[in-house]
Amino acid sequence: MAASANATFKVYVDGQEGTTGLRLFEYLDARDDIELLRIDSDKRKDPNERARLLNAADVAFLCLPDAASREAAAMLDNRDTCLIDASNAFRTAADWAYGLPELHAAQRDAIRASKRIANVGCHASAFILLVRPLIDAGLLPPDYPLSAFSLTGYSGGGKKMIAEYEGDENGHLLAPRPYAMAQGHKHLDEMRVHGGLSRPPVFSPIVGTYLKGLSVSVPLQVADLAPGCSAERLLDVYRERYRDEPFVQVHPYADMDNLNNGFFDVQGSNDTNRADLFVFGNEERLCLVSRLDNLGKGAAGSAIQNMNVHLGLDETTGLTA
Ligand SMILES: NC(=O)C1=CN([C@@H]2O[C@H](COP(=O)(O)OP(=O)(O)OC[C@H]3O[C@@H](n4cnc5c(N)ncnc54)[C@H](OP(=O)(O)O)[C@@H]3O)[C@@H](O)[C@H]2O)C=CC1
Ligand SMILES: CC(=O)N[C@@H](CCC(=O)OP(=O)(O)O)C(=O)O
Repeated sequence: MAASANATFKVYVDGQEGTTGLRLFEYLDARDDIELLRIDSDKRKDPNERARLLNAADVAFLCLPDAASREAAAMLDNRDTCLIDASNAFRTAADWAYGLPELHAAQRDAIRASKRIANVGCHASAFILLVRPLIDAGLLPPDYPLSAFSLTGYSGGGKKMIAEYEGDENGHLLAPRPYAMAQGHKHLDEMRVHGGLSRPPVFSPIVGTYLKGLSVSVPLQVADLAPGCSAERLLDVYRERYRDEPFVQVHPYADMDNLNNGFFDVQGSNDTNRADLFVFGNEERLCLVSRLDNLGKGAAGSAIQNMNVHLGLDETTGLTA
């Protein structure tokens, strides 16, 4: 769909009172090319009212748990409505476009052409931005035994986890908490499929005592990489791959400006739609790091970017790089 001048688009957010839905509303409310279709708060789970608004929209965002997203997708009869789903339900489904415009050269065309766009998972998108270019460049084999850990703010867990952390009067949650240790995290499939891997990484997410901000770290042994690989070689691949990307910033080797006395600032991309990529390490061992705002590029920001791409608008409209 190409936008004509002064066009306005009808947009509905199913799940408007959740964490991602509220953030999306802030983005949308500030725009004059969007007409927001609102559901009465007491009807927000009424299937008839949701179906009416879903079918009245040019673009409908689903900011719901997986099961409710599947339910919403099944309510749609209007072939012109574009669904952008923030949940995990359709991210590896063949008939949905994966909502990461930076995935590869053809991804924007896929997002433009499809009426079903699966928005990224926050951990997964940070991981894929680091790994996929190296696989495509032949520097990492698809069966490389990758591992990754991710540090995330508690807003990643939605309303329930926010309430848990913000109501923690006894300080029981002050320490960072590793989770999904049984290797069943819901983003593993998405990481494997869109990362271009033949097997998923060993993945260790950790939730911290702060609202938002996420960084994924991927350790690599230089001796196990293709001959001639170094931090600079990997950075060259990233610079080439993301050269024209408005929302990916590749930092110089061991970027000291982002280290405070040696400590990395996991909140340094907050309130932007930017992913920041870094390579740290030495001649023997490297650590690739990708940082984003889990509610920005990891959720609501990328959902807006996908809408802009789908509608043929300037991709950066309403977003901060
Ligand atoms: N938080 C994050 O950083 C990210 C979240 N996501 C994904 O986005 C989706 C939304 O997450 P998040 O905003 O964090 O979750 P929240 O729990 O904060 O919000 C979910 C919202 O969905 C509503 N809801 C639940 N069931 C239904 C239903 N049957 N019909 C209508 N509304 C319903 C809830 O209603 P009620 O108000 O009554 O609770 C709530 O407002 C999830 O799939 C999540 O995995 C993706 C990337 C990052
Ligand atoms: C802290 C926390 O629990 N975070 C969520 C990530 C939320 C997200 O990006 O992913 P989905 O869209 O797939 O929910 C988790 O790890 O499950």
